[in-house]
Formats: sequence, C-alpha cells, structure tokens
Amino acid sequence: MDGLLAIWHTWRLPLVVVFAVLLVSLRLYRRGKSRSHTLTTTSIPTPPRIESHEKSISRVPPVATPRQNYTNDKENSNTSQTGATAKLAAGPKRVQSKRPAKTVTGRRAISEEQTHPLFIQPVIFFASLTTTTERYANLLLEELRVVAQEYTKLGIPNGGLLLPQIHDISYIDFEDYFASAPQPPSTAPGTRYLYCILVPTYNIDTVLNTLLAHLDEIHNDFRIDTAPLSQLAGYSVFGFGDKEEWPTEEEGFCSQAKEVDRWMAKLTGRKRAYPLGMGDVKNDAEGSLRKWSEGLQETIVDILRNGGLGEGVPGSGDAVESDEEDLEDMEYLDDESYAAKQKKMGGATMVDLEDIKMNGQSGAPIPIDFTTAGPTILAEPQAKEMVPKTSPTYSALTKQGYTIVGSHSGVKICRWTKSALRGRGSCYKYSFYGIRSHLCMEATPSLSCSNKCIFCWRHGTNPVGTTWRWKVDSPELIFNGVKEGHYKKIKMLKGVPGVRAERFAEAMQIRHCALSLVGEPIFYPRINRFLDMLHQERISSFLVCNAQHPDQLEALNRVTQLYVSIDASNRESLRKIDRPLHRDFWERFQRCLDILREKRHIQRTVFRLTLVKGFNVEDEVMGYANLVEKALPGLIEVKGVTFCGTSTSAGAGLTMKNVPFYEEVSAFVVALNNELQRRGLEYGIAAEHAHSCCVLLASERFRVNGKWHTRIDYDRFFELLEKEKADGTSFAPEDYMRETEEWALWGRGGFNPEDERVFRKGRDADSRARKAREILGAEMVPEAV
Ligand SMILES: Cc1cc2nc3c(=O)[nH]c(=O)nc-3n(C[C@H](O)[C@H](O)[C@H](O)COP(=O)(O)O)c2cc1C
Ligand code: SF4
Repeated sequence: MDGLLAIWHTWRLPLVVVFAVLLVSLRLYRRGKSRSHTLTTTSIPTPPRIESHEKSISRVPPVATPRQNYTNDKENSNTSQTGATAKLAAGPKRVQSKRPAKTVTGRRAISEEQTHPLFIQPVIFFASLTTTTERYANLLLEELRVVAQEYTKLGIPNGGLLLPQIHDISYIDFEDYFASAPQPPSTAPGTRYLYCILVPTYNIDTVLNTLLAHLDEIHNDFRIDTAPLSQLAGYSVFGFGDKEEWPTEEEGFCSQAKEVDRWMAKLTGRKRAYPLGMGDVKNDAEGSLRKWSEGLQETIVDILRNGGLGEGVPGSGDAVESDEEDLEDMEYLDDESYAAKQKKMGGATMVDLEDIKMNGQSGAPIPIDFTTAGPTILAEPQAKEMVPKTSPTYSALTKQGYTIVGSHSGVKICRWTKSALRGRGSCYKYSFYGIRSHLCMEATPSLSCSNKCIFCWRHGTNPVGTTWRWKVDSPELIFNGVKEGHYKKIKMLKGVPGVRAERFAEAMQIRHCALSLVGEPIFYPRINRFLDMLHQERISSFLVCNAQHPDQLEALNRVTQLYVSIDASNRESLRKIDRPLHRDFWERFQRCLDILREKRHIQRTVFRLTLVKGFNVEDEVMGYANLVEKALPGLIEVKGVTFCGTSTSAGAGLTMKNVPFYEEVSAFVVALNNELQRRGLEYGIAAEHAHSCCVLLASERFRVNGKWHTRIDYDRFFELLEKEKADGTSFAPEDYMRETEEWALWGRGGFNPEDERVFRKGRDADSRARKAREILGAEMVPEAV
C-alpha cells in the first residue's frame, strides 16, 4: 500500500495530464463523428445544386399502392430525416424560433439578418388519395426543376434556386417539417425553405385531417412559439376540389386548402408568398395550377432578388380574412374613426396647394393656355412643382396611400380592386359597364382641380387652382410611373388573406384606367397624348371631369367613356356644393353641357349625379331634367353621396344625415325618369348596384330589341379606334355597346352571382333594395325591365 502511494505521489502529475488528454481526444472524436453523420443523413440538400437534385429526386415516392408507398417513405424517413427530428425526439418539445421582423407596412422583412448567400429550397408537399394531386405535384416539381436549372445557367452570384424536393404528406413525420423550419445545411447557412403545399379536399376523414389537427396543435402548444415556421422563406397553398359537387367555397369547394393556408399563415408569422390557388378537377385544374405556379416562380425570383418577400400592405399574410374594409379609404369612415385616423397619421393637416408657398416664394400664378397641349408649355422656366416631395401635401397624400408620380400625378388602389382580388365583388362599373375592378387602375395626371367640393373625400389634401401654373411632366413619365405604382401596390396585396391566385395573376395586366382620382384629369395640358398611350396598350379610359374647363373638354380626344360630374341643378346649389374657384363657374358649366351635346354621337357621354340630402335632391328633379334636356347624355349615373367625415364636409354642415338611403335614391331616379318621359325624352332606368347606392338611367339609344346594352365591348372599341386612326372612319358609342347582364338590370340588385357575398352589419344591399321596393311599391320599381 505504501509502495502504491509512493508511486502515485511520484507519477500523479503525468497521469492526470495523460488522462485529461485522453478525455479531450475522445470528446473531439465523438463530436466529429456525430457531425459527419448529420451531414450524410440530412434530407436538406447541400449546394452545389446538382447534388441537391439527385438527393431530392431520390425522395420522390414511387407511384405505388399506399401501403408500399408508406413503407418506402418510412424507410426514407428512417434513413434520411432532418436534424430537426433528432433534436425533437430527444426530449419534450421545445421549439424556439424568432418572430419575423416587421416592416413599417406590416410584415415581410426577411426573418433574420441574411449574412450568407441566399439559396431558396422549394419543398413540395402533397396529399393524394386517388393520385390526381400527386400527378399535379409532379408537374409542379418538373416546372420548378426547369426554372431552377435555368436560374443556375444565368450564373447569378450570391445564392440561387435549388432543385425542388417533394414529399407525400402521408409518409412524412409532421414534426420534421411542421414543428419548426428545417435547419439550413452548415455548408449553405443562407438556405431558406419555401413550402409549396398541394392538397385535395375530402369531407371524409383522411390524412388532411391529421395534418390540420397537427398544425392546430403546434400553433396552440404553449411550449412552442406560435410561429415556429417563421424561418421559412415563405409558403403557398394550392387546393384541388370538385366544383360539380361542391360548386362554391361556402359549400366546401377546396375547403381544406383554405384551412391549411390559414394555419400556415399563423405558423409562419404571415409569410404567404403567393395567394392561395384553387383548381377544379372537372374544369382545367391544370391550367389553374400552371398559372399559380408561374406566379409562384416570379415570387421566388423576387425573393432571390430582394432577399425577402418584400413589403406587404398592413395585414398581408394574416391568417384570417378580415371583413373590415380598408381603413385607408375614407369613404366609409364615420366622424370618430376619421378623427382617430387623422391622429394616427400624426395629425397631418390638410393644406390646399393654393395656400402653400413654394420655396419661400409666393408662387404667383403663371398663366398657361392649357388648351393648346403643346410642348411649348414645357419650356416655362419659372414653373414649380405642383406637389414637391417636401410639401405637406405630398406627405398627406402618401399617408393616404397615394403614390405620387412625377410632380403632379397620382395613382391609388381603390377598395374595389382589393375586393375583386378577393372574389368579393367589383364596383358598380362592373354591373353597368363590365369593368372588372381588379383590372382597373385609378389614376390622375393632375392632382389639382378648381373646385373644393364639400363631399370630396380627398379634399384638403389635393391642391387647387384655376390655371395650370406648374411644371408639366411628360406623358411618358406619368404613364410609366402610374403603371409601376399600380403594379407595386397590387404585388403588396399578394399575401392578403382571401386574394385569389387567378385574379392576382390577371391583375398584373391593367385593362381599364379610371381617370377620376382626386383632381381634374383634363387640367393636365398633355392629356391627349396620355390617353393615346393608354389606348395603345388597350387600356380603356374612363375620364371624369367637373364641367369647369370647357376649352379642355372641347379639345379632348376620344375616350372610352366621358363623364361630367353634375353636382347640382342650379347655380346657387352648385356654388354651395362644389365651391368653385372660378367666378364664372355657372357659365363654364353650361358651356360644358353644350359641348357634351355636340359630342354625344362621338363620345359615350355620362352625367354623374351625386345626391346629397338637404343640398341637391329635394325639389331639384325639374332642374336636373333641364340639364339632361340640354346635354342629352347617353347615360345618367345617380349615386348617393358617401360620407367622408372630413373637417371640410363637417364645416360645410355635412353629416350622416345628408347621406340618402337607397330607397331615396331610387325614388329620385323614378321621379327623374318620369319627368324625362313627360318631356318626351327617350330615357329609361336600365341597371342598379344597390351595394353602392347607385342607379343607371340610359338613353333609348342603348336599348336594342327591348334589351339594355349599357355594357362596353372593349375589344370592339379598340378595333374601331385603330381603324379611325388608320383611315379616319369615325364611330359612335352605339358601335361598341354590349348587352347588360340580367343580374345587373333594374330590380335585380346588381350583385354578380359569381362573387362571394360578404354581409356586414347593416350593409346588406339586397335587403336595402328590397326595402326600397316595399316603400316605393311595385309599379314604381319594376321587377326587371
Ligand atoms: C369522398 C370524397 C369527398 C370529397 N369532398 C370534397 C369536398 O368537400 N370539396 C371539394 O371541393 N372536393 C371534394 N372532393 C373532390 C376531390 O377533392 C377531388 O376529386 C380531388 O381531385 C381528389 O384528389 P386526389 O385524387 O389527389 O385524392 C371529394 C372527393 C371524394 C371522393
Ligand atoms: S372604376 Fe373606380 S371604383 Fe371601380 S374599380 Fe376602377 S377605380 Fe375602383
């Protein structure tokens, strides 16, 4: 014992050192071994991309019976699980992930600082009982494979698109993919995964129910971050269903895809990369899938280009569709919410441009004869910008969602465009004229106008003036700028819940332009050239003017439809409502009516009457009939004013009490129609859009064989226009009219049956229309004309 003790005392130091070295070596050996194991067993491909492709293809489950397939995939999952499984299996679930950083506009900053080259790894998931979805999933695989190869050929440095992987949902462990995002391989830490989920719909118990239950569980598991998939680059879902048996979404068409989409929005922290797509297996599902895939591919390229999904509007990617319409549109705001909104906007006060001193100067008007829309105007050396970037007007307008183009033009997405993108109906112009709102761009080449109408919801933010005294931007600059601004805003909507993939794709090609935003489009000296540019791209033009610029109206070239706002029937009433800047406003107004009459066989002319109870409705039927008799417009739109609650309108004594009910608008229309007929003027009540509180009277010129033809044949319009340009053959509005849809006729309500109805409290347009008929009696409002 003493001997052993002596040896220990002599050798203890070297022994301890040797033991420590052994221990450290053993640990290092073990760690090295486990890392190489992870690398070889992971399903996550490692760039270079070709290697990734081989691995991903090997994971394609062979087409086989479900049983065989199951075995295959089980094997797969045993031998090639991601590192995530091992981590999760080791103990209780505890998944950490960072919530994505929000951008100012609501979402979609890339989830973490991207310091490594960005690689996008598409991962296709599908479920399929009778192989339809599986077939389509393989079609998508092929498309994404080709695009990845093409992208590689471009040789763009710093990242790229990896070859897609594919997984049958029945044979994966949900924990691997839907509890946390797969970890990027250590060789390419910048890899981000993009989930493309293709699912059929079954109203019986299938694996889809298991998946949905799992997503629910993950989201509601208190140990797990509610957005554990936020590290994904994004996701998109495509559903297959059968419209023959389940004709509408309310009846269950593609209901499970909708649910998966909703859960994924929650789990990813609102990273819907592309709108939910749906395909009817009985009607060109493949076409719908291909369109969706095209959009998805464009999104992938955008992600690679921009490093993330980019900006979305507030609420983009939200899980649940909100019934709240756009707060940014002030049309429907009551006093309180308007005040709140103003407060939120930092109390941005509304300033007339007339009152703004530019660059410290008084900005004395530079009179310009803008009837001669020539380039000489551009030479004006003193001209200032109408809306300089530094002006309060600029910030007020941009805060309201306008994109200011150049120095005096603007573009904005209207709430109907958003509604149509979500399959919830277009504006009344669809019912009356066939304009599909998601194809429509609302713009103006002049933010300035010469009135201060009490009901203008933009009032106070728009500049006013009687003469054009500003710098004139080129039509090319405006045209390209408004289009770019419009498309950018549309793109920001792609993550909004409920946006339909096919409508989103259609919206990327503008078909109509409503020149009716704030301001006065014909105020722009080069309006005719701007219209030319629209028409050259087969974009129809709906131009609204305020009957204050007869010279410009006279000089105006052909438009698809020419509106004149008729806000009152007599001088005093017009002065009170429009608060015109011109002293000779009534004379100007009258001259415009004469021009309209002269042009009525060239232009498709429309009176737009906005009824304000207590201002221009009572006792004015005779007055309006006089105006119609004078100008003989082709069509007369009668619309109840929508309350904007601005300080201006409040100052003018306008409250909710001034908003007429639909039944009151209808009663007015009936009375006006009777008066026109009494005078022997050939008009009739053609169509209605109860939802917008709007009714259309039309000249008998637009009735053929007893059927109203208030719609527009746009293709025909462009054909005729081209011919006119080529050989001077003139044409009349009747040459490009089309029959009005049955559901839009007076007495039918005007809601397109293809759209989904969303009723909000007290906003049921049908019941409003019904009530109107009850009040007015059957003989006043015929069932259908
Ligand atoms: C039993 C059964 C229930 C179905 N339920 C729905 C449904 O609720 N909604 C729907 O849109 N389609 C429904 N479908 C149609 C399927 O979603 C559609 O046929 C799909 O293409 C099947 O895809 P798969 O072949 O990949 O399994 C159902 C089909 C079957 C056979
Ligand atoms: S016509 Fe006006 S309201 Fe209708 S979709 Fe176009 S811009 Fe929107």
